[in-house]
Amino acid sequence: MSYENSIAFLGPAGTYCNEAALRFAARLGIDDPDLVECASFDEVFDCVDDGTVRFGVVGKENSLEGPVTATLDNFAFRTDSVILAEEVIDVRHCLAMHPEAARSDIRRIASHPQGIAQCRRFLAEHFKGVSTLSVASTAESARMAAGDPATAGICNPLAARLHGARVVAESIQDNPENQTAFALVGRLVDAELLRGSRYKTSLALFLRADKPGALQMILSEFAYAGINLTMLQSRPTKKQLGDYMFFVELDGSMHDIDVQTALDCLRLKLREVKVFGSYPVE
Ligand SMILES: O=C(O)C(=O)C[C@]1(C(=O)O)C=C[C@@H](O)C=C1
Repeated sequence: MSYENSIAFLGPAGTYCNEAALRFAARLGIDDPDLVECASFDEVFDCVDDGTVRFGVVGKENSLEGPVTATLDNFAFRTDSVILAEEVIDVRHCLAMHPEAARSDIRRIASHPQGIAQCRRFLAEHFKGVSTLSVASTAESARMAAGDPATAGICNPLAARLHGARVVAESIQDNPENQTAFALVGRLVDAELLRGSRYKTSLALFLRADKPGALQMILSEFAYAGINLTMLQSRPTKKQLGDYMFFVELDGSMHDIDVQTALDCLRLKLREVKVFGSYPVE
């Protein structure tokens, strides 16, 4: 395996993450990427952090379900790797079954938790009372369906084909426009590798103390600087009950003067401002 061209992704083959990894490889000019399959987004981060691979791909945000919390928590609490780029993938789930099974054979429906959540209406309408099973990825559910007539999977039609399952319903997600944004993760030395005309910046803000107006103060700094926020999410700091921090995504780069001004002001007032990266948006 060549470190230079290595990209870790959530496996097995046929995940949406796999599709995103191939798109990032094309943007990086890597014709023949060394793709490394991981069992979770945590494992993707570990591979980048310990130098097993140069790049990793993780889910960042879904249009129906919002931010991918496992990814945000890694950026806030575990990794010092950064976001190098973002890629948005159209997510069109199918229902996949064992090639010889009938619909009446299905006893459980497996998928990544996001896949199950994105098809709630379809499941309520067609599989009321059938249990769901969370597995590591959508492609993993295709692999299970191919090997077990009692299990159906929710996955990319490509995954069904790759793993030998039969597609019995297409585009079953609750919203036809379902999309997931993936992040290319890497080390700071590669931060300038991909460039674009439009940038986004992702960061975590940790308060010194929980007090009235803390969130308003944060929002005011961005408003004074004329910065548009594209995502705001509060998450537990994991220290004690009721202790929260904020994730923010904004239009612009940390090298823009207005973003720098807002972040400098926030650094004076907050315990920590952790920037996960400024990256081009395609
Ligand atoms: O399981 C996959 O195929 C993934 O790439 C993961 C993931 C996610 O993390 O949200 C990606 C896209 C879909 O939203 C469902 C699952």
